[in-house]
Amino acid sequence: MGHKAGFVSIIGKPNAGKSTLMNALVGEKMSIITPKAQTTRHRILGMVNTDDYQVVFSDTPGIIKPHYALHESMMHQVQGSIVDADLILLVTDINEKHDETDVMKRLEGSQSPVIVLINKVDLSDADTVNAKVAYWEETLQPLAVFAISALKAPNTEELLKFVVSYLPEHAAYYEKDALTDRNDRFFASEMIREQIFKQYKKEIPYSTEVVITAFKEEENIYRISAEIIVERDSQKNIIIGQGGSMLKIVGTYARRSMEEFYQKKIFLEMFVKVISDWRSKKNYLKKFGYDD
Ligand SMILES: Nc1nc2c(ncn2[C@@H]2O[C@H](COP(=O)(O)OP(=O)(O)OP(=O)(O)O)[C@@H](O)[C@H]2O)c(=O)[nH]1
Repeated sequence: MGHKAGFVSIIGKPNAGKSTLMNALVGEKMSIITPKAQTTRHRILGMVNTDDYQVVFSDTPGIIKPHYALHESMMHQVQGSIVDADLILLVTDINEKHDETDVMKRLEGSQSPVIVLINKVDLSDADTVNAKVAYWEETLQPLAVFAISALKAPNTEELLKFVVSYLPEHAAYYEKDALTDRNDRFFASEMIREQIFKQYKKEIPYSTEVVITAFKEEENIYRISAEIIVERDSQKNIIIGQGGSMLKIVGTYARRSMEEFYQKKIFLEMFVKVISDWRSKKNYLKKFGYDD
């Protein structure tokens, strides 16, 4: 048997557990995870390499109806990832109450085989799981339906084996020691964004973008400067907090994540900038990397 390689797209509604699964599969924290929906904005690749195969997983933004140009770009990334996929992992929350028509619509016209992963079974019971398995087998006629807990017991070995068995024989697409297609700057901005999602309520996380303006690698320390972009002055005040208290919290936690991720000391400075309605402006979206 020759070397196998292929692209596997992880898709599903916001908050279903796509990023949690991707990180479990890759064994590294590639994607930020927060309890809020729509955390993932970019398609992120994460690779699993052995001598015999290379699986290129693609974590995608949760499928929603677009309200902003930003959402449109996010949904283009999902669509691109579905088209490119050798295999699709559809992640669905066992306790999903809303319907999944938006997800099903995205799959229309796709030729790629689908595996359904019913996630968060740790929050459910056997009867519900069995009923959901039956529902998905009938609705999509997928290759398989797995009931998993990406958080508690991802059982990645069994899933990985199954995934690899459906991949074509192909040479590796990326270097065999690569873990992701993203660079250090990208992860730095994601670690700040993760804290913004965790520390602020309501619209703030969704109105915020993070841009790394400097990333200097010195022998013992990385010096990172970032701009936190918001849409209005009132949001700028909330981000900063009384006497800078909130920004300090964000900076402290983000710095700790970075120190663990890069295994370096980190100096982090952040500035808050207002760009009104950036989420609806194509030129800014392009500048922030949402042009695919
Ligand atoms: N109990 C439980 N919680 C889970 C499980 N998997 C994920 N979660 C939680 O669900 C929330 C969302 O997880 P994510 O992995 O960020 O979900 P996502 O699908 O990537 O979300 P978006 O970025 O919004 O598309 C987080 O709080 C996770 O800890 C699971 O198996 N069990």
